[in-house]
Amino acid sequence: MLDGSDGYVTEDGRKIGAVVMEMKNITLRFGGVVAIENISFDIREGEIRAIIGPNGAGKSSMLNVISGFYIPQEGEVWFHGAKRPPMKPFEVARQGIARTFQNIALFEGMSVLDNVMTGRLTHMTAGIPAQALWKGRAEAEEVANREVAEKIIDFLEIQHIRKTPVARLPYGLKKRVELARALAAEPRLLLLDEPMAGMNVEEKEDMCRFILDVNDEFGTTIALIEHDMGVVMDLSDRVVVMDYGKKIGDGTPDEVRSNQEVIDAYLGVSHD
Ligand SMILES: Nc1ncnc2c1ncn2[C@@H]1O[C@H](COP(=O)(O)OP(=O)(O)OP(=O)(O)O)[C@@H](O)[C@H]1O
Repeated sequence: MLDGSDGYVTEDGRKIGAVVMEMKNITLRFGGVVAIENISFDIREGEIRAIIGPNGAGKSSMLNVISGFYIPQEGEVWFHGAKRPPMKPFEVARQGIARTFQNIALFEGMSVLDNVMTGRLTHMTAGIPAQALWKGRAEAEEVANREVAEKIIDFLEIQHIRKTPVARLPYGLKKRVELARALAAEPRLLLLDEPMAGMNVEEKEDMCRFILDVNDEFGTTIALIEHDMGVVMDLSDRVVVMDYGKKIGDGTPDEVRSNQEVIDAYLGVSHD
């Protein structure tokens, strides 16, 4: 239940903190197509926040605005109490926002460990000149980055494939490696674009467990797009519902489940 600006307590007793991200009156157009029309919502510290809606509703566009891939024509993005100026994706990443993609975007020829290490790039301060001049510092940084990567690999139970080239992995494991790479950045906000898409029931159950564990163990705030309503209702604390670029619902899973506009636009039809 919402209890003012400091946060709220979930039904299962988890404490959700203050607002960390605020999207204010966001409008995004592609030529004549209005992908997002005047949408506002917030994300609170420690929350699992879902964005749902039919195909083409504007969900991925919204995630792309949060991660800096798209700059909206109108509206403001606030992160940790500061209005964000237009930024490049790598600058957004440096602020502590990491993401996974709808279609897996890994380096297929590289090992799992090396892919996870690329998630540490935003934390690497020693550039090539510094590495040449201060070899010790670069080595110490490399060791520290490796430790974080190995910790994440253990956490997501992919130690047995750490040396395996990604191309050789089944789909469900590739999705888990993508999650590992995003987590290696130690994000304050983790964005997941359809983390269960294309998975079988067992893979979905595993992914759900890992998402909950990440939220619980690391306290990571998570925003996710997902079409599987069972998953959304089980995982999320609050849900934003989009349709044709507009926000048609926002609230707890129970609240959106009983919202007639949401039922008519989305929940009343099958989404598999
Ligand atoms: N780069 C782009 N250029 C032009 N139009 C785009 C672009 N990206 C998205 N759109 C359009 O914006 C609208 C919203 O698309 P978006 O991909 O955000 O929806 P979505 O809810 O994520 O859909 P899905 O569930 O199918 O992934 C659609 O009409 C889409 O065609």
